[in-house]
Amino acid sequence: MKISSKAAPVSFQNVSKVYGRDVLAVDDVNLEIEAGKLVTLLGPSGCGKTTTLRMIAGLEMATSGRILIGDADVTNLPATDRDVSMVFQSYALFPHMSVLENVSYGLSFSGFTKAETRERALVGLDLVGLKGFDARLPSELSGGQQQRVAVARALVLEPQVLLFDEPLSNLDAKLRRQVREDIRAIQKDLGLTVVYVTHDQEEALAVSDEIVVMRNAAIAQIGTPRQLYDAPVDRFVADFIGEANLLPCVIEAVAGEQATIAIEDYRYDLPSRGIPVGPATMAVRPSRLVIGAKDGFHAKVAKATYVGVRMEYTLEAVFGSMFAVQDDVDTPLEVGTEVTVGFAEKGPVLLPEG
Ligand SMILES: Nc1ncnc2c1ncn2[C@@H]1O[C@H](COP(=O)(O)OP(=O)(O)OP(=O)(O)O)[C@@H](O)[C@H]1O
Repeated sequence: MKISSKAAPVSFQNVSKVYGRDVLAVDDVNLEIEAGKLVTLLGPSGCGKTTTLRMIAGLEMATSGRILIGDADVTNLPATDRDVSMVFQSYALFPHMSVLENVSYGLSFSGFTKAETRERALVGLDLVGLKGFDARLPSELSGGQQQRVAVARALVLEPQVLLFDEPLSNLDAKLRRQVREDIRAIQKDLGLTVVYVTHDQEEALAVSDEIVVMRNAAIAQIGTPRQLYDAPVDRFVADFIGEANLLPCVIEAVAGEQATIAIEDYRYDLPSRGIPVGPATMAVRPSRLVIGAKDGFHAKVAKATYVGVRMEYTLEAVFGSMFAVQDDVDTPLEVGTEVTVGFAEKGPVLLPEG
């Protein structure tokens, strides 16, 4: 027996959700989630991530718009009639049932015989690395193991879509990395469609095929982790995904899609993104500032911190301060050193005003 996948795509068409009279939790969202992909919904507290996830599950009903799973319009289907499973941050295991009984629970309502249910549940436990734990009670497991049981319980139902609501929040940092890697490995292996809610940008970057960044009930940007990191559309996304320095600059010239910016005597060409000649703002990642470049602008080391794997610097330039990192930990720069700072390839990106 093998757990297989009936992975289906999910489509949101102009979906809105209003709670009560006037809390607009999700505002006219359009979203296509491909079958077999892991897509995270990422954003600050209250931006509408959980509501979006719960509308896929049927735990909340859309106020307007359409939701499709595969070819089926599920907009008005109750949760029990949707082929979707959800893993919650609290695990939600039954404390008085064994691990095997917990994983079997949903199966016993799905028309499987007793023997099939047992076999399937054992395969599920094996998949999440809990072979041999079937007779234990949840209280006899660590937090990470309990969350694996919750994952197994959802997996064995072979849902069209598997939903995760901040599944790692109750785990400590080390376990979080381990469990997120396990979830990603299983998702890839079985080709599952997974929608995953988190407010942790590093977690989102690590596990996702695509990230949907949400702000104020709407989508701020959708893209692969790399697209979001390298080319955020605005300040909000630049700031929310990874660290970014926002630097003032002047666009001297625009030729076609390319702009030339000037900082002091330093000139740098980059995509113009439709932004006209004049004062502008760029976002640049700490690792893409090159300290000691041949060409660049002037800055002074204001702070130098050794954090083991790298050096972290605060640099002061005439237009303000920047945060930079360097892999060279053996010959650190002294505070007060005058340096020339340039941009690495794929360094800064221009941001629209506002
Ligand atoms: N049952 C509810 N009744 C009324 N308002 C609600 C309800 N659930 C959520 N909201 C509101 O809808 C908005 C979106 O909430 P949602 O839980 O979807 O956000 P979130 O991004 O998941 O936030 P968090 O990360 O804090 O869980 C918030 O303003 C929230 O207060």
